[in-house]
Amino acid sequence: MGIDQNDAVAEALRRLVSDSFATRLWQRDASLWPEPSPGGDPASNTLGWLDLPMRLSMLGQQFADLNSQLVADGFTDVVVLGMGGSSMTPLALSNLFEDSIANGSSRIRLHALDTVNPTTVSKITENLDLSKTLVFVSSKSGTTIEPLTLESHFRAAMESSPSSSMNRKNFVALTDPDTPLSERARAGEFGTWVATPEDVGGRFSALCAFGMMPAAATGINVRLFAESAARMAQRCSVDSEENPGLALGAFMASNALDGRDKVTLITSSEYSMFGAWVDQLLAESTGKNGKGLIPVTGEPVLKLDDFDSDRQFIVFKTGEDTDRLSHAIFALRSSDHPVFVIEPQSADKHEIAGEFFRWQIATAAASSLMDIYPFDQPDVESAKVKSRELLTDLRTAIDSVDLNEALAETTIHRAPKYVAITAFLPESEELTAAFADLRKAISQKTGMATTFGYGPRYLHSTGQLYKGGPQNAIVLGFVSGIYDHLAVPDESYTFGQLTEAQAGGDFMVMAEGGQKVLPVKLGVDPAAELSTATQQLIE
Ligand SMILES: O=P(O)(O)OC[C@H]1O[C@H](O)[C@H](O)[C@@H](O)[C@@H]1O
Repeated sequence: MGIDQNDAVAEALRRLVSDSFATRLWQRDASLWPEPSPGGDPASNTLGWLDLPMRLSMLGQQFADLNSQLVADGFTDVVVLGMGGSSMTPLALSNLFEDSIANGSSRIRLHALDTVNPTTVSKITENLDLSKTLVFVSSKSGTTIEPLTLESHFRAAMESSPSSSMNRKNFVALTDPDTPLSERARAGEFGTWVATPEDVGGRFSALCAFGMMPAAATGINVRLFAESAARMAQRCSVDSEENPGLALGAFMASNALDGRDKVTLITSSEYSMFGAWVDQLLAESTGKNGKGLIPVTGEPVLKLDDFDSDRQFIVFKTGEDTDRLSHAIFALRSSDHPVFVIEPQSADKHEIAGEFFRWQIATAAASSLMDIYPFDQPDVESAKVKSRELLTDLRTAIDSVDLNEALAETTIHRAPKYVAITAFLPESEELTAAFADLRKAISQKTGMATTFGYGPRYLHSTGQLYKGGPQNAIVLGFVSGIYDHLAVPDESYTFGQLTEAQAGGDFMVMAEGGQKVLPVKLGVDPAAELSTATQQLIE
């Protein structure tokens, strides 16, 4: 591990150690943070995640035969319907273990569906043999609109599929013991229900059933996760400057307090969705009351000149392109940017479990140093309320601006402002690449950092930060002018209308809160439109 021992970082780390942060954290000492926002869960109800590494080997045993049973029962695919904390870990793992899943060693593919975009929903449904698909309905609260509407969709699709009669055993519920979803599970609507721990919040739930059961279903070795997580928990439990969670937390907080609040994570490509996982953890935990760490992940490769002095860098040095990462570390350090290097103990991908835990400890520690309560998300609800209102009046259209105008307006700004790109569009490699080019062009022209997230995924992640954190973002909010007409069963609206209402609701709330929001409507070929505009920006 390497850390730029500038004075402030060293001092912050010493403070955590001398204040016995680690001991007090394990003793569940709520005085480490300020009080939650009104209605937020108190710390005493939210620290159950500290026990998860030690419980993981038991969970591994519980799920040890799951994959072979599913294979024997003829299943070929697992789909997780969930948002934020309930889907981020399966999403990161499906990306990271893609090769072993694709080469057939597990014989079950893993898909995390965290969108209501009608094009994506239709596409994934068409590509699956539903009779051979196990559907996880994953929701801690059991009330989140996306997994519930998607569940209705999959139940209806199974009923109408000629090859399959609807089967309860195809549906698994992951939810807390006392939720509307668990009630339906008790009433027999699901083949399996696993009760999730009530004292573990969504973004801290990677190592419980939300993350681990879909992983086990797809053949990923949870026993190896348990070993990695237990090792990291051990190292993170001591009041010492060697504690890897405290070191990372001190680095992030002291740099942010020094004006470097853009936490830029550089990883090799197979860890790109781990970046999205970090987005949720940092943004929802710290982005509130006008403060926050701003995670910049999945950023295209930039030149040193394109980084302003609002940046701090964390390089996750493992995976396929460690040479590129070593080069980046050297170059960034040579130009006096603060760099923290994380090097997992081995290159084995199962080390990711320990990394989940390191980042959770680091987030708890950084929040304490920044005087932020990390276990609530007070501003997520406001956008949900507004989108429900919009769903009752479907005539309200989003006022959009022309793409070139929006970019012209964006590029007059400079750091420490940043550009938050949100896209309520069907996720694809081509589109993600087009947005990456746009991000690069913006940073090259202005020196501003950019963030990027598909909607509604970001609503359950960076959305909290955009609404509750520093009000210095320029939000480019992309929507489609043409959403497919895919009905939500038993509702008066379609998935397209739901998507539009979620976008419109969030844009309104962000603008009311003080962010500069520029909604842009794209047509049939969004990637091509973006490429043309990016080209014009460069010229
Ligand atoms: O698991 P659920 O209750 O469905 O919640 C899913 C997500 O919803 C909200 O947006 C919260 O801000 C997230 O922290 C949470 O992970």
